[in-house]
Amino acid sequence: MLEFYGTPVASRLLLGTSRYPSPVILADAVQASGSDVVTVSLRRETAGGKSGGAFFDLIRSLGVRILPNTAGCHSVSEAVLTAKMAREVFATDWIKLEVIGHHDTLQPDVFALVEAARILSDDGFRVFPYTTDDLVVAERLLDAGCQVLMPWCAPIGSAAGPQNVPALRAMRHHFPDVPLIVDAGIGRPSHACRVMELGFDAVLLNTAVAGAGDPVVMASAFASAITAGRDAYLADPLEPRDMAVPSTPVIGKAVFA
Ligand SMILES: CC(=O)[C@@H](O)[C@H](O)COP(=O)(O)O
Repeated sequence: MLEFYGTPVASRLLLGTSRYPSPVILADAVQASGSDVVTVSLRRETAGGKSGGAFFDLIRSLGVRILPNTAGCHSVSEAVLTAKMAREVFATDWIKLEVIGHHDTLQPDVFALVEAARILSDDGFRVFPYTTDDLVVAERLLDAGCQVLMPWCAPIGSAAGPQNVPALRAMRHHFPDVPLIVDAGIGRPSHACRVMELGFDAVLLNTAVAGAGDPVVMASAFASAITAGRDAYLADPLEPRDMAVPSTPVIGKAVFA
């Protein structure tokens, strides 16, 4: 079974909780997704305009594990402070660490990310860093104490799907024993299936479900796609070939009168 920092998780879909049309739809989507981990921002307004205490109570009532995040933080000090507040509010040492470095693309500031990851790991946090698909940054994050990595596949909220499959493949290849969660940029269930077929351990997504016309049905569609992708990976899929290969071998020759 998949484990994050020694904690087993049943579902390979981690769901964000922002921007749902209403709290009820959020709760129904979480249930339909089968997720047992949801991520929550301490700093953003969320479902149906609810924020702060009322929203956090709703999240606690879902009966799933909470992975607080530092979305909206742009510096080491802001991210570290937000993580410490999240630890108090949600009584967990898990933190999805986001340190945004670029205003337009929301690309992580990987230098600040590594620094914040080290500070938080040293302080006992279990850090889930939102990062790029860069192998050197990944190494630095592991050195800083991270035991899980969360590479993007496209910018947050873009719904663009995997933009650099060779880089994602390389990441899986070079870190075979590290739980790898694709986080951000997934738009369709087929995108999630694709990264799971590459061998990623899980997917975290928000916008594609919250922004769908029917978030509850979409949550369920993502759950199915992620299971299909995982099963396909375990079934050792064929690599694409340049040449045709008959799928029905012909033995001898048919003789027609
Ligand atoms: C909710 C959250 O943590 C996002 O910052 C996350 O990265 C998901 O990205 P998408 O909204 O693109 O799925």
